[in-house]
Amino acid sequence: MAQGIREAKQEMRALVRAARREMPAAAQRLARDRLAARLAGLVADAGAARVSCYLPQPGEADPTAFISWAVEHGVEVLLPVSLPGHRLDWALAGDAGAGPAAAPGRHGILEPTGPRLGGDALASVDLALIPACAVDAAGVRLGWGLGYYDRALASLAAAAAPPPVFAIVHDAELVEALPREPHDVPIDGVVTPSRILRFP
Ligand SMILES: Nc1nc2c(c(=O)[nH]1)N(C=O)[C@@H](CNc1ccc(C(=O)N[C@@H](CCC(=O)O)C(=O)O)cc1)CN2
Ligand SMILES: Nc1ncnc2c1ncn2[C@@H]1O[C@H](COP(=O)(O)OP(=O)(O)OP(=O)(O)O)[C@@H](O)[C@H]1O
Repeated sequence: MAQGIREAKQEMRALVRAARREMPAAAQRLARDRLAARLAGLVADAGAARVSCYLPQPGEADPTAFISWAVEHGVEVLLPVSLPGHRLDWALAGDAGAGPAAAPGRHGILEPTGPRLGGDALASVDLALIPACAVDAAGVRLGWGLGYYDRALASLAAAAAPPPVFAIVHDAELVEALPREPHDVPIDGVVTPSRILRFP
């Protein structure tokens, strides 16, 4: 049973990986700009002064236009740093002092170079915006299988007042149903270039 779920997850990851590779650059840019508008609206509605987000891998839903908007408008943005043991640390966007604001980290993904805030910093945001491979209509999130965000969300759920968690994905990555294991933490909503969906 558990083996069947693992295989189903791997199949979905392969489908999304392939679709991301096929996505034309112009469509990526359009999605990035539409995401920025949606995310800015969500942050304004939530009155969030501090959020988490991420620097994208190629093909992934691209929140960089949103991050620029947020930093310009005084919204603090925490970005993930991958640690050994598939744990996350956090640092502020645009807080690298005199050096470059970001440099490639553990998985070749750009990471912020400013002071590290510690793994618990995620609990200090007003709204957690996180990457995903896919999300389903019931709020199940699929990642890339290393458990970085499963772990981070599990410890977030134990915080005194955990913030709402929204994943950011391309429209085609919001699917009807995903395989789920007990450790998969349900999320509160999803943001795509064309919509914001809140789960009950
Ligand atoms: N932009 C971004 N940063 C992130 C994550 C993420 O999903 N996206 N993470 C989330 O955990 C953590 C890093 N974990 C990662 C785990 C697996 C792969 C990886 O190689 N993924 C795919 C390729 C993705 C693609 O083609 O779009 C793979 O398995 O081949 C990357 C990062 C922290 N930072
Ligand atoms: N709370 C947790 N503590 C420790 N290990 C965990 C926890 N949650 C998940 N894991 C482990 O992380 C691995 C990846 O799980 P899964 O395949 O569900 O990842 P995922 O949904 O792709 O999520 P992520 O985005 O976090 O990588 C599994 O081996 C799982 O046992």
